[in-house]
Amino acid sequence: MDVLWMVPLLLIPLLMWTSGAFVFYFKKFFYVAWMMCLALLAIPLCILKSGGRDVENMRLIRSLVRHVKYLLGLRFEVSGWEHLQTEGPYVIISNHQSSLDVLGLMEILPDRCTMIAKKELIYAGTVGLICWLGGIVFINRKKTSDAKSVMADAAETMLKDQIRLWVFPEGTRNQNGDLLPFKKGAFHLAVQAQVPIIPVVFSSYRSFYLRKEKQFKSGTIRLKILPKIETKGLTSDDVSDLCDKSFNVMHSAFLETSSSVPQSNGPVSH
Ligand SMILES: CCCCCCCC/C=C\CCCCCCCC(=O)SCCNC(=O)CCNC(=O)[C@H](O)C(C)(C)COP(=O)(O)OP(=O)(O)OC[C@H]1O[C@@H](n2cnc3c(N)ncnc32)[C@H](O)[C@@H]1OP(=O)(O)O
Ligand SMILES: CCCCCCCCCCCCCCCC(=O)OC[C@@H](O)COP(=O)(O)O
Repeated sequence: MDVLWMVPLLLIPLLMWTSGAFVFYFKKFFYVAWMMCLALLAIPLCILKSGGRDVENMRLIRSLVRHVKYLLGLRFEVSGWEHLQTEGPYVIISNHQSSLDVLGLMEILPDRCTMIAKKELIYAGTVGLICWLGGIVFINRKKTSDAKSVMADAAETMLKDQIRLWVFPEGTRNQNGDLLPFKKGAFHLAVQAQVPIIPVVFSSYRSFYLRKEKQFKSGTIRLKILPKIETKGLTSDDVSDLCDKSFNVMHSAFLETSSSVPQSNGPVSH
């Protein structure tokens, strides 16, 4: 019997496993597939509970997503909880590194809080439907005028229905080890609704997750909730300053939290 041909066949997965690429693809695939299954479970529950699109569905979604971090070997260290103890509507802004941000978001998501997202997300199968049921506001990033009017409507809805909104002011995912310049939408939104902004910073994922290098190890993410920034009395003329001010506090918090993230898997190779 010639079984020698099996040696390379076994060697390939073994090499992939040890190189980390196998783990990377496995964890990514598992994450997407598991979220799709959870969403499938959540759809009927949301419909039974609230009959359709409703921000209250986020409570259920939040509780269903909480365990996913353990499955991927991720830990969150949250600081600044007291800054979320603000009554009424506000705008949360945070940096955006990867779809894994959803896990951190669900870790601290306050009640009656939903998100602003690109409209393409609605086509993400069961996850898209759960985003719609959770009251996510979809914008077309390619048509600024449309996005602006959707966000102006959102400012009114926030006040009328006492809703909080989470916006990623970088406007796209970014893993370059720094923050991208902020788009203005989140700040117009907060000024139009005259509600405070609460900045939240996720520490860099680079110590455990590298997309290009195909590396996805266990790791710890620091989530820092920063003091609120008031917008009472501000007008659209103040938006640029508000944007710069928010960027500066988040930028220094990002550099600070990212420089000291504890490693769980030995030394990191750069
Ligand atoms: C149990 C189930 C389990 C299943 C799993 C469940 C998981 C699901 C649950 C939950 C997941 C949720 C995850 C969501 C994640 C999604 C993330 C994303 O999709 S990130 C991409 C989209 N987000 C953004 O893009 C927002 C930020 N962008 C903006 O706010 C932009 O400003 C935007 C789009 C409105 C316009 O973008 P511009 O590229 O044109 O750039 P600009 O410079 O900001 O604006 C141009 C001019 O318009 C003015 N402007 C902007 N907004 C305005 C406004 N609202 N009113 C008036 N003027 C405005 C500005 O001041 C600027 O003018 P001057 O240069 O200053 O003169
Ligand atoms: C049939 C279609 C299959 C699609 C499977 C999607 C399942 C994903 C599960 C994870 C759910 C998390 C959703 C997070 C959304 C997200 O983080 O989107 C990225 C965009 O903000 C930025 O995109 P871009 O600016 O285009 O890089």
